[in-house]
Amino acid sequence: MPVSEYSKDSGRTTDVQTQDQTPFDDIIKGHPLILKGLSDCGFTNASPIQVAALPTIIAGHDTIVEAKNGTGKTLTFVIPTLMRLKLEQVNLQTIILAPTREIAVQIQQCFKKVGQHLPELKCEYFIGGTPVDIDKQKAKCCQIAVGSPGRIKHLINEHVLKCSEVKSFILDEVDRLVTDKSFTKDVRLIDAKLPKLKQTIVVSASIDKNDMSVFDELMKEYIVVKGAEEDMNALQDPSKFLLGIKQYVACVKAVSTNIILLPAKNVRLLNILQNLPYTQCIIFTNYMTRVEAVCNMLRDHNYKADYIRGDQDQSIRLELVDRLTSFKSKILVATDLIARGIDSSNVDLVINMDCPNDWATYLHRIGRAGRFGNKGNAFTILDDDKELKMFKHIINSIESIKVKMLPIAITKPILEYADNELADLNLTIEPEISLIQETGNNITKVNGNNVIEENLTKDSESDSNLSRNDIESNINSISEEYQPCSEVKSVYAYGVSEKESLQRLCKVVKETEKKLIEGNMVDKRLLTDDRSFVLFDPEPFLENNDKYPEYSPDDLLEIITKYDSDFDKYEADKNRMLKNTVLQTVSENELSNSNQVCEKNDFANLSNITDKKINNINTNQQLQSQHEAQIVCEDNKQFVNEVCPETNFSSKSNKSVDDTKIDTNNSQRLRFTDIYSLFQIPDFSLLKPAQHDSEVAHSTDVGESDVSTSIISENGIEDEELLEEEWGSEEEDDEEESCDAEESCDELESYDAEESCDELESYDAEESCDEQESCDAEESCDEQESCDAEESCDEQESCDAEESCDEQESCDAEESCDEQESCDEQEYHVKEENCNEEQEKEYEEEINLEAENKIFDEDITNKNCSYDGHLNNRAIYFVKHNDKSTQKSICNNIQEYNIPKREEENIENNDLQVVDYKILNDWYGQWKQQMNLIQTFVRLSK
Ligand SMILES: Nc1ncnc2c1ncn2[C@@H]1O[C@H](COP(=O)(O)OP(=O)(O)OP(=O)(O)O)[C@@H](O)[C@H]1O
Repeated sequence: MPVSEYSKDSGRTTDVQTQDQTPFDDIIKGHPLILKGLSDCGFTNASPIQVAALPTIIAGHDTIVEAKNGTGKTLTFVIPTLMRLKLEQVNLQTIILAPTREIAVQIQQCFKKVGQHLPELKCEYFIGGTPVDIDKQKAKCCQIAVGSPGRIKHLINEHVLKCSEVKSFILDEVDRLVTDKSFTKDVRLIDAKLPKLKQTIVVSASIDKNDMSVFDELMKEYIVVKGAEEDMNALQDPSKFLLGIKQYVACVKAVSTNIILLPAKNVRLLNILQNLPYTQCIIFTNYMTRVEAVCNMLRDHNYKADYIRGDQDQSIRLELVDRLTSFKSKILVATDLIARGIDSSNVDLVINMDCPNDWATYLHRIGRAGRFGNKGNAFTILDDDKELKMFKHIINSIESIKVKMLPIAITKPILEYADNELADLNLTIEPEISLIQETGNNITKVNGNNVIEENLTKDSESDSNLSRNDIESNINSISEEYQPCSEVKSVYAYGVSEKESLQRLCKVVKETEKKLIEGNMVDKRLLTDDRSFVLFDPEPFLENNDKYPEYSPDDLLEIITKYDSDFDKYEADKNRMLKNTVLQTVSENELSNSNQVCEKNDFANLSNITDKKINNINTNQQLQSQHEAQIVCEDNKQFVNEVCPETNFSSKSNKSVDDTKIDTNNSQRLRFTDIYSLFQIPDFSLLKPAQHDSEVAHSTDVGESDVSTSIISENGIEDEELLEEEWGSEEEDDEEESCDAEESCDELESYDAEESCDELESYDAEESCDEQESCDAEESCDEQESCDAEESCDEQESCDAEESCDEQESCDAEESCDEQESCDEQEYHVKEENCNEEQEKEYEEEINLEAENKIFDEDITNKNCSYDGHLNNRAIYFVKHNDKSTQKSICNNIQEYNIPKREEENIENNDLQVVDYKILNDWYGQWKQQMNLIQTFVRLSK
């Protein structure tokens, strides 16, 4: 049994030292076995918070325990729980909730250690990402259950964990549990199932005054026990920051995209690591996708580094935490997954690669160093503009602290800098931020998300039934972190990677929508039409504006918001697209023609089936160009019918299906069409499917490539209850990553991502199923009707089914056929029969462009790159960056087509991108899951 690293050391800060030493024997009477356990663990003297909290808790009071990170809060509830345990009874007596699985496991380990001399002790953890069956076995004989809210709730609902004898209910990291919406409902639900007569203990290092009302719900009368008395300031309010942690900010020059920012931050990171002695280091980033990139970068520089994030297998996650706590890994790159609770006594350096999303996250992150009075250093690497402002804003909202600025050039070991050699960070908040905070106009600054660059106010006129003033006043009334507003019309994410951007988008949209719905703020059309995302790369336009004067940011925004500003056209395009979703089963000479019309439900299963089918098709044929790319499906009819099982596809076609040839490009097209039909993205209708070969299309390096990504989508929402239930079920399984996307992800990564999709990524199908089942049990009949058990077990299926319904409602099969007949073979898009002159003109332009693009395509197809279409005459192009000469010639081509040419050096920086539609499709699949839920709610609400 490892002895506490801290047991014999007196050189610790007063955060953990009492004036007179207080041995545990003085506090704990009549429990020799527990005392023996404590002593074996090296716990002899109680820390200040233990001295303060233990008597109160042992006396049975409901208690709020608030003390700095790493000061020993865990023992404040572990010891009393063990003391009051009726060991002779095997029933459940205590439930402990924690917001992450890793914390839950750590708490359980603490119980095991301290209670090592209590042979009858049965303490188990119950967390998502592990088989429920095993949990059910464990639950049969369990006195203390520690777990994440989702799994605990599930087991209670299943009557596996029986609550009638529970005497104490403990919430660790309570602020997270009661403020993160993915937990609150579960926490309340669990609380409601527990006996009224019980002791409730809530614990955290970051309790916000605003959360106190929630505690009133959980506890009738309670005692608040706070931090170390030595550290009280005049207001008797203990500082939240550890005395042993020196805080620094290291700035890099602000640029408009993360693509450029990240390398600069990496340099800064290396610089810090080279100039500072440290034992163990945790590097935090807001972005789930970035942890691996940073880790690899460090490994490239011969640092021994691991990375941990929410989408890893749970066993791997636990193993990684174990490697950290057992000092096997020197550097761990992480998301906020381990920002809280994780205790590794040797961590003395924390580096934030981005501005944390809120003060609590910052506090907890840097609290991973300086455990139990240790000394440590915390660095936050920020751009010198937005991130720096955000950081100031964050820490100012806690208290006045001293943060030092690291010089741009570090000329000697950091610790050799005298205090006066380093400037203090000027913590004055510039008015801009508070202004934005007040108006809620800019979601970026509100949530500190630097991926989502900004929202657009200029096209905020909406076609909503609500006036803009109404909306604004509604919005201003929301005083929460995410401030949804009608101005959040367009969010474009770029830099980092497609996946990350998308995750972030998902989070922000999800959060925004939730707020909108919860606050009953908007009519549906705001949600449906006011939000747009565009797939494109804005970097050259934004970054090198002087070089590309023809693309001003305004110009760019106009591109993005075109459909927002012209609602009628948007509607028309949307309808046209929905009705005429094109499945191009092209033959060699008909690449650009829209040959067949398929209803939206035809595409419902495309993603999965097409992929499977394509794999079955001759995968050995690595075809080099679209002309060579014909793979004749042996039984095309069967294939098509398999692809579109819901409709008799062949009967809708004006040509014989037997004549249809399926090629790899077509496969791409199927996916592509699938994507835009799923997301109803008008602008995708202007994007011509990629004409690249399969190798390019399935390039695997895209995951790490930096690319700008946005999407146009539309939705409508209602039915708050069901919505929350569904989302809750997605989130519960990986609650911690909701910070990623993700909370930043946000949204989206720091909801974790971030969150956002982080939860989806780590989303456990089994858990989801269980969750849904329990949802069914809990929810009303209406909801149950809508949540068919079978559907809910397979979310994808559920989505497909829902879509099919939607489609059937909105699309008439006969109409589709008519439209198909009216198609001109030369047309790029299937046009509606009754298109007016203006549309025709536009349409001709498209055809012309198409002709140009075709030549262009042919050019680039042979050069191993892809041109993905045009948007308002602007190119969408993604080019594989494996061959410099190819890139050069592509750039020349790009110039010929009046598309801004990129600088050669930028190409080397992976500036040109590959979009892998398969990967995109997967991400969009996740997006789709959420969107479909929303659509279902809308349908239900009608
Ligand atoms: N009385 C004690 N004597 C020696 N070591 C202790 C004592 N109490 C706690 N510790 C050690 O201090 C470290 C931090 O404790 P703990 O994890 O409970 O802190 P915490 O306040 O819950 O931190 P966080 O807020 O970050 O979760 C642990 O390694 C624990 O073993």
